[in-house]
Amino acid sequence: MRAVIPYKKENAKSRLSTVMTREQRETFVEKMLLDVVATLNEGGIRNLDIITPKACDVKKEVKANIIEDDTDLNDCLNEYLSQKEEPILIIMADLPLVKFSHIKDIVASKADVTIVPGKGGGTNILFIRKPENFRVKYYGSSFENHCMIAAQQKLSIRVYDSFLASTDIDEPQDITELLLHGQGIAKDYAERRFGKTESKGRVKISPFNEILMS
Ligand SMILES: Nc1nc2c(ncn2[C@@H]2O[C@H](COP(=O)(O)OP(=O)(O)OP(=O)(O)O)[C@@H](O)[C@H]2O)c(=O)[nH]1
Ligand SMILES: C[C@H](OP(=O)(O)O)C(=O)O
Repeated sequence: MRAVIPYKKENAKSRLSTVMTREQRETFVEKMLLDVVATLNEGGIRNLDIITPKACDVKKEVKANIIEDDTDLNDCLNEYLSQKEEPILIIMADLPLVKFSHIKDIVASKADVTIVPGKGGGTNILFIRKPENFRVKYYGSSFENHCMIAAQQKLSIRVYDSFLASTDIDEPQDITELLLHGQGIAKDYAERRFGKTESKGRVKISPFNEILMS
């Protein structure tokens, strides 16, 4: 099997722009990528590709094969899948809460397609046993899209149920989950910029002043 991480650094995480500058978002997405790569490496996944529009945006120390492709997320992944004959794990770069135990469970799945839903209808991880004929359709209701694509091809589906693996970091409230449950360098980065506060029975982030000024 191989794992692939689609990654775009330029102006990443625009939904965090109310709490982070562009430069901070680009640094943050890089930290999250490094956490995901470390998790995969920890579990001995050595066959790792990163598909990115700009190869120079991936740090040299990242142990992965870098594929430069400036087509959009769906086009670059569909081109990638069409060339593969071994099981492929597609894992997003914004999943710093994923642990190797999740990856181990997912790749041990007997189903043809294992889907880890993301919040709000997204797809955080897809494990596809026979990728040649599978096509992805991210954005919008991609969880439903991927279930439908698998069903149309009469492939068996497993939906992997995990709070941490389903928590992608898209919006300010997601940073709260990172502060509460994270362990890696993305959490350290967030901790230098945000505190936690309680309001109306919920924990929220409270940006330190420097973020608002920089
Ligand atoms: N190769 C590639 N990866 C992408 C592209 N767009 C997003 N990604 C990656 O796909 C994953 C999910 O993307 P999003 O959650 O939409 O992240 P984002 O585009 O940085 O965030 P927003 O600007 O808030 O939509 C992340 O790993 C991104 O780095 C793209 O055009 N090409
Ligand atoms: C790429 C997209 O990510 P989201 O916008 O849901 O984080 C998806 O999962 O379809």
